[in-house]
Amino acid sequence: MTLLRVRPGNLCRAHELILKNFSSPAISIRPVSSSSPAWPWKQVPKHSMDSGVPSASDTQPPLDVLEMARQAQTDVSTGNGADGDIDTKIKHVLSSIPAHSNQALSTEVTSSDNEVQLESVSKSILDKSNLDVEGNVTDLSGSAIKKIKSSEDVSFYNYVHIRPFKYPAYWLRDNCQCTSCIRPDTRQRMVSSFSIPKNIHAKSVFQASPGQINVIWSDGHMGEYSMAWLDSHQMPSEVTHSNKVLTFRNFKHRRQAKSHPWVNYEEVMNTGQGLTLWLQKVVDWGYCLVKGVPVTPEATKQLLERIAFIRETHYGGFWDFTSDLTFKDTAYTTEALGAHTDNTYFSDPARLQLFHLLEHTEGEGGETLLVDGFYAAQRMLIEAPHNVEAFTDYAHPWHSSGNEHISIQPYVYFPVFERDPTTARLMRIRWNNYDRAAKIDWTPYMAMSWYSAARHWNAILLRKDQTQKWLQLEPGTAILFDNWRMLHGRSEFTGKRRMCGGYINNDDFLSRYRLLKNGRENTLNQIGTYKTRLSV
Ligand SMILES: C[N+](C)(C)CCCC[C@H](N)C(=O)O
Ligand SMILES: O=C(O)CCC(=O)C(=O)O
Repeated sequence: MTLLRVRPGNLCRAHELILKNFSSPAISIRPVSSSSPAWPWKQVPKHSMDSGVPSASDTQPPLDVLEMARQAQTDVSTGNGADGDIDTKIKHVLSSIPAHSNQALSTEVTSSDNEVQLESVSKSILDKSNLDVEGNVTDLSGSAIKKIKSSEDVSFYNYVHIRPFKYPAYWLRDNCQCTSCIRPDTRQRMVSSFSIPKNIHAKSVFQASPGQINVIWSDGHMGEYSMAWLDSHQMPSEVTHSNKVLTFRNFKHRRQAKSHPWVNYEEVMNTGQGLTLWLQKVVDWGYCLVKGVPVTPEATKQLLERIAFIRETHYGGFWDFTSDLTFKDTAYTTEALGAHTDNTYFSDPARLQLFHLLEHTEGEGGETLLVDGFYAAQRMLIEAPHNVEAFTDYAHPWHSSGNEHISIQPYVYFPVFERDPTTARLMRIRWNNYDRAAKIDWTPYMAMSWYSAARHWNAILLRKDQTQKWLQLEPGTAILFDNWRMLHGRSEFTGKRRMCGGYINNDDFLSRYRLLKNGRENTLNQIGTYKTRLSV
């Protein structure tokens, strides 16, 4: 019997999945009395329905999506909605679970051997042979899941042992690092990956020189691998997925800091060490001031371009702005702005943002607010972990539609907290209540959970003595901050205020940072490994 389980953290996503595919007009999942669960499968205790605050017991054990689908079918076939097309819906629900997403699928197959690849499980689930003539999903017993008999799987269980590690032969051959397999100039793979014999194996492995291992392959190729590359590419013994609600990388935070991390403009502009120190402080603290910046947009633009090219957006590239509504966004007014991250309406929000106040005359105010989102998220986790779950699991629409010919929206809904599926590590905070659009694909219960979490989050952001840092920017001092971690805002102001700055993309920032920090050789040896992927 194949069980499809959804990790506890994906509970709400499973709901959304079912809802999205079952909430057609023909099928209405109507609110039922709180004595019985709003969801056929979710035993929601009465009190949490009333109080709106999900209780700890709401973090149910892993749910069986297939069982949920079947129960939903039962629910509907008892007259709560249309029947007949429910089977199509079940097939559609299952087809919307990505075949490759291990975190959503873990299979328990009864076939004696375990040489069944995940993709074959989902294929066989959707394979016609598993649907009877009416399209009903038949019992997915082990026999229905075809065992891959081709020689294809041999090399993925045929390892090359290079003490103390082992590597699948086919994978190691496909990733040969010799100069005919990886072009030295472009660093691109030149291996004809799909002409490698399926039963490739190592005929001999030897140390060709200090720090280099060679492999004589059964296809006659002499493979070359540095020990550093082999070391950083050792594979985990299993692909595990954290069941924690949220984890954090190392980061530094000082509550209500009067002093702020800073670097000197000349050192940043003239030395690699100065530039590295600047970026390192942004990684550690979430932001860093630069003192001694010439008070011109030109010098500020050059400072930003020390990192990478500036990200173009509908606001332009390098901006020099004031409160004249040049663009239809409240940033171009004198109004106060609550703590937010920028670009929530982009699928890929800019990672870094720089501000440099060029002048502020005939008026006052316009102080800059900073809130460390990682610290705030940690507070939320300590105080109400179920609120963190609502922020990781309920994805939202966002938009920027002020300018006449613009209505920018991400290609998919994104949650406020985005975490790495393997480690549950918080990777990105997306919070701008001004630009959050109206979400429709949730139940009253889900919405109540999320708004309860949002109220909590807002309260944390407003804690002056715990999370807020206010600083008055001055001409000559620029601030660079991590827009995926730090929220920013400003107090209202009067008078003439001119600010300049720009955005840097995440990938361009991390490319620069890892090369400055680790050097090119180490960086090339660690491409795609956890050492680089999750370092910041
Ligand atoms: C370009 N500049 C930074 C001046 C203003 C951009 C407006 C930012 C927008 N409110 C957002 O949250 O993304
Ligand atoms: O004007 C400021 O100080 C900040 C403006 C702002 O928050 C933004 O542009 O997102």
